Amino acid sequence: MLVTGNDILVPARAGRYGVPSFNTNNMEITQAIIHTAERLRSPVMVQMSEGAIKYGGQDLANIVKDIAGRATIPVALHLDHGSSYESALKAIKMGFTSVMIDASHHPFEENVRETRRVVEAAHAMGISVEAELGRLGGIEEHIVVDEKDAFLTDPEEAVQFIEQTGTDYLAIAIGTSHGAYKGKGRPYIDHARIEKIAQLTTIPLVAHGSSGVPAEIVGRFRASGGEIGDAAGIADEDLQRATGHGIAKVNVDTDLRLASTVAIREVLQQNPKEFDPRKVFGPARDLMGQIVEHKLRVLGSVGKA
Ligand SMILES: O=C(COP(=O)(O)O)NO
Ligand code: NA
Ligand SMILES: [Zn+2]
Repeated sequence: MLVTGNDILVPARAGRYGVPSFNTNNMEITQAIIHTAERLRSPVMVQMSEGAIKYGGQDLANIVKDIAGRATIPVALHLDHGSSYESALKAIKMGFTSVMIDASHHPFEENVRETRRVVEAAHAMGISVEAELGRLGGIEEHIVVDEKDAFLTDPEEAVQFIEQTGTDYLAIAIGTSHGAYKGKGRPYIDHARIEKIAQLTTIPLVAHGSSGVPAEIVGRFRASGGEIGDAAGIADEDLQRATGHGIAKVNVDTDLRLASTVAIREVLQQNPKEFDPRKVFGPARDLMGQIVEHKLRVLGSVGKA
């Protein structure tokens, strides 16, 4: 059933498990996410970026809402990285049940103002809100302290921000970053910072940039003709530790992008005569389902629905 982000994330924080929020751009990705979560009796969030809305529009949103609505597990449709008040309201009009307003690149006061505007409007319509404080960016362990503090989330500021905005959940900068190249080798996750923020707050916390970029998938990507540098993602143990301390929503996009592309490359390379799209997109759906299953197990949401 289609529910709000709070319906999924408040129990997750209380239960000290994480729920993945996967980006979608088409039917097969959406099916891999929701059907796998249903099979494992796990809540799940499906998110669309503004780019996905540009690419698939109401057609794609309706596919997500229809599959979610018929599923026997709780599913939220979330706007990922909403860049403005208008964008957030447009998503709500499209039927999204959770929206992010990402004003983290603005100074604190402006981030508060932007976020509060969205919170007031979204709450009036029963929709949950995600905001962000601190700026995502990989950190290397050699970074000197003040530089690190420059963009990782300050625990005291997080308390103020939550009080002044009323946001339902908060994305915090803790060392993760978007994409396949999260920093040289395994990203350094500032667990002390997560634990401090978790002690001072009660709302669900969000980790962006949480693809694991599994070496096996990267190897298959190269072997099937793909070109990729020394990609690396967040370690499963880091995710598991973080979900024990307030992290309830875990954003994953790159892992599904890599898996779908690997499957498609392998099919086309191994079957040059193939031109039935079902024989190309079907295996992509299957491999993405394996990635979804792994993440659900790592985050501990299996059986929670
Ligand atoms: O944070 C993400 C996705 O991060 P990844 O690139 O690590 O999948 N989306 O908002
Ligand atoms: Na988001
Ligand atoms: Zn993100």
